[in-house]
Amino acid sequence: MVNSKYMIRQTALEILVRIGEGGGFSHLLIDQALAKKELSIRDEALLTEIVYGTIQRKLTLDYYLSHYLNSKKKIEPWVKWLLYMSIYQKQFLDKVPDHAIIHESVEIAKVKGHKGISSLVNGILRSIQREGLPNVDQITNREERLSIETSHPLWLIKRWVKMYGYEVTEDMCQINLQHKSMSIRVQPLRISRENAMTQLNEDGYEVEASLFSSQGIIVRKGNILKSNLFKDGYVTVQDQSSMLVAEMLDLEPGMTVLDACSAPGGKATHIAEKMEDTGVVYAYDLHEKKAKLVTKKAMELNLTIIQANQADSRELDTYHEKDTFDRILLDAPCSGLGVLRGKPDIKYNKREEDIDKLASIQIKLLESVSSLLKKDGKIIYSTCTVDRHENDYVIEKFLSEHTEFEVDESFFKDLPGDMQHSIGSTQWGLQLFPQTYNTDGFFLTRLKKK
Ligand SMILES: C[S@@+](CC[C@H](N)C(=O)[O-])C[C@H]1O[C@@H](n2cnc3c(N)ncnc32)[C@H](O)[C@@H]1O
Repeated sequence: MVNSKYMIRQTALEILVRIGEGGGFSHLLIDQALAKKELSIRDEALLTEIVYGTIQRKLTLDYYLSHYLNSKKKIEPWVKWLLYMSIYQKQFLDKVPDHAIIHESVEIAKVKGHKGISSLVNGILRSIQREGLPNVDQITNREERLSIETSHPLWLIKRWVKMYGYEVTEDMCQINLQHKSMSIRVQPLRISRENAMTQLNEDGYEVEASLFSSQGIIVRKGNILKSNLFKDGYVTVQDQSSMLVAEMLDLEPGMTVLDACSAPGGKATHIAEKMEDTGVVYAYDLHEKKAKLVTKKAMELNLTIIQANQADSRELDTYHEKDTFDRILLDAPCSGLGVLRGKPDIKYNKREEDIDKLASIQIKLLESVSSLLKKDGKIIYSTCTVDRHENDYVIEKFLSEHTEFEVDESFFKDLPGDMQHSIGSTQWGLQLFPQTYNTDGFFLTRLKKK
């Protein structure tokens, strides 16, 4: 009989190879694998840990492996992934004994390959067990060392150091390797935050109120996806930083609101909740399939005022008159460099030149949707990235060419806690770094039409 740990490692390897071939994102592939297999909570956790951890630390693992692998020797990609994930378990997971890692990796190599490959895997893992792994401290250049130690590409480290300095960059890289608690938002028309927290406490969850939103709860312990509150649409999963958007949009019931880039609907549904489900939220997304997700989410949360449709929001003036909306949200498509903890693949797939292309799309979107805003109306521009070229500089450029808009000066005062004084606060808006409040990296600002 195949033992469950062997099966977990075999599945982890299959997922890693697919990711390596560009065949999918880690979070989606893990979700698919978990949905297909009946695994215990511990096995689910081990599978997730091995896949995420190996992807998250890929550059570090490659550095370690390169000391034991003759660079001229050609090995198949799956063998490399098997070695990466074995070294990851040895170095970063306390509870897995070395002999179990070696034994199972060699078994997988035997079944998937041939005797030569299993001998190579055995030889390398036993040498590492005997001699240990090389120390990254011997890399003298500090940016190169940070790149290897925290597994972020060197171009990204250099870019961040230039924008924010070495210390902020180092903190960001380190936190990107750490666990982040999940956060949820209550649907306040169905349950209060207080009642939801009481119920979750009674069911054994450890929870805490969020500073970011009166609807937000941080889940310190327990799998919320298995709770009845989640299954029945009383709460939804959302990062705390994203919750700030609807909180800061200054909404009232009865308003006419545009969410120009809305899928899968996290913020559109929050907006509808803040409006007590009266008024109208026009929610668009470039992709038909994704626009349908917004409708689905609204139904799950029992919200009725969201009209979700496919559209290119650079051309919304063909659907809506000028001066139509009281509030607009532009949660723009971006490089996603603020969400590397949940989506580690992004750091290896993004290219520096992608950022300029994205910035020009962001400006076009902002120019197009802003023309639909009423006088005295407000617009929030947000992204889940930490790059100035997609954030501050987009706002700076837009305002320099559209003098009828300005940064709403009360935006900063309306921010919760001491956020207006946090390190990412600039004259253009608020850059939340993942390390500041242990959230995703996120940018938002509020503009007013004079
Ligand atoms: C950051 S995501 C939005 C997340 C969403 N606001 C939420 O909270 O769930 C950006 C979305 O913009 C969409 N998008 C990209 N280009 C667009 C365009 N030109 N017009 C409309 N939507 C676009 C993408 O398909 C993606 O779903």
